[in-house]
Amino acid sequence: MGVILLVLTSLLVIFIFSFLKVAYDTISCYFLTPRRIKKIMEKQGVRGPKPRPLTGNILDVASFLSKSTSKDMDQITHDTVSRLLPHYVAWSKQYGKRFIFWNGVEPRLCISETEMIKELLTKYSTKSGKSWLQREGTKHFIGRGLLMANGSDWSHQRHIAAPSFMGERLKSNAGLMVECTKNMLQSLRNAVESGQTEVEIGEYMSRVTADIISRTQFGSSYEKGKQIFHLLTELQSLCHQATRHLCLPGSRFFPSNYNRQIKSKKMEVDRLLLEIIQSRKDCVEIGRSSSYGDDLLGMLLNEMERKRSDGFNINLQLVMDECKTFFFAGHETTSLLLTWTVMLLASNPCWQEKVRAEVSEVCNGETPSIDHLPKFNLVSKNLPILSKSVPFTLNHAKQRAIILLAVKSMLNMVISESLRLYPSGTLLPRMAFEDIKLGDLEIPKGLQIWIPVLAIHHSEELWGKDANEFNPDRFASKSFAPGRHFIPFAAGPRNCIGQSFAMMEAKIILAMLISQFSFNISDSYRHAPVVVLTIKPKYGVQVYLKPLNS
Ligand code: HEM
Repeated sequence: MGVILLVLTSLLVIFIFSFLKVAYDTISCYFLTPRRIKKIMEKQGVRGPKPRPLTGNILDVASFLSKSTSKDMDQITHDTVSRLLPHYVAWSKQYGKRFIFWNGVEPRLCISETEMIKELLTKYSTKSGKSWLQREGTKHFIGRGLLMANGSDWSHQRHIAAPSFMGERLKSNAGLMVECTKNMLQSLRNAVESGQTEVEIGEYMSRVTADIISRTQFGSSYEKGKQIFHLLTELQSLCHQATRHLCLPGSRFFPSNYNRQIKSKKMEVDRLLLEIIQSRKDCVEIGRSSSYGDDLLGMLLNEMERKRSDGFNINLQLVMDECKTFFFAGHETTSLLLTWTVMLLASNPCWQEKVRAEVSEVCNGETPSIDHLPKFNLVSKNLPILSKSVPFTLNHAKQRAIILLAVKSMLNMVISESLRLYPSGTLLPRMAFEDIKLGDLEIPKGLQIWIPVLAIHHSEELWGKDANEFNPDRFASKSFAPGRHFIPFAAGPRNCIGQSFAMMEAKIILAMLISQFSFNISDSYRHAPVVVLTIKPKYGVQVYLKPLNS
């Protein structure tokens, strides 16, 4: 009897202790820390809109956005900041370049001074990262994959994945990229031959980029991965909506309709990924192949079998999370870059012609192939083509000048301008994990910092009066500062790991498309960019297509 009483008393003490700890953590997370941060920032003169209890300024942001995106844009213009970041426009006017607003109980400091941004992304790359709210909001979508990893886990995961996107491994993907693009062009040709003159190009771009990432990194095809992409898109949208409820304490445990749908779709994606992983393992087990391969999936599986001395081990869940991360990050962003670029070229026929002429010059009128690829980095109108086969006879300074000018090929310039006007993400979020000093500001631990990429890319102060116009020439004539005011791939150690992969892919697809088809924007195209995590054309991009050799 005495023993039972002792056990019960101990359990009660443990329960009360745990309850008090959870209560304290909740109060600290939802009230004490945010209030402390608010005071520290107010002392430094940083202010912002008044937050409401628990929801902060979420409802204000939602109301701004629902008004600004309620209609399509009148014409194809690119001044999208007031449409996609209306709250930024209103609050930066009222409170200045730095202001603070509240995503639920999470304070967010918005900064647009480019020196500060550079400092944050480079100097403080290890002292900042992804916040609890971001990680919780995407937990069932991409889990703890590289995009959402922090600290030493991030650096291990980055180290494992990086070789797949560098040097010879990267170049070895070009053949498959050309192959997949040929299939996409054939489907376009079939569509035209069957009498269809207008296509929604986004669908084709989505499919070809999905095919490329599946084949190059997972040894699967789009057909096999189709369901995964479909489910990931649905999960992305559900998680985006569910994040809004996360500001309510304990909301993630409510058996809401959202949570139920998210869980069932996540289980389905995991099941499909397990099939791909298992089939790769089976190949080794039955002796059909001697290793897991050197693509991303192969490297992850090799890593899973290794027992590391530093205690970082990849388990099956992390392999699946990385697969989801790369399926998602490696597909949608590039697909959107291509879709927006086609929209820009279809509504600017003069630039379309210039790029077509350059492609034809570089490829000598042949269909673009892997061999032509390096030349798109190294040519510009009226400049000699620089390749390894052309011996340098100029002095070092002239060589450098020519190379600097030459990297700005028409195709590169158009892609850069497209990334400037329509970067995949409107903002880059970072959370300070320690107290840091950013410029003249003391940033307390726990403050989320918000870089409004879209607004920086459209700033007249940084880009000039024509900041909202499509003018690829700006990348030839003006010195722009990557890492400061041109940050479509972020910057610093935590920049986009797939940047070179994406640029190579975009150049191959655009060069091949433009050499085989001419395209004009369709009368049915409605210009209505919207943000669903990334900037998307709400109704797709419809173009009239004409094969060039018929
Ligand atoms: C036009 C295409 C692309 C754009 C504009 C883009 C943009 C970005 C940006 C802005 C980030 C930083 C996000 C943040 O820290 O919040 C990022 C990170 C990342 N991107 Fe990309 N991306 C593109 C293509 C790709 C491709 C093709 C892949 C993979 C094949 C990829 C994989 C990733 C991954 C895994 C990260 C996380 C890196 C880390 O945290 O260390 N991206 N990307």
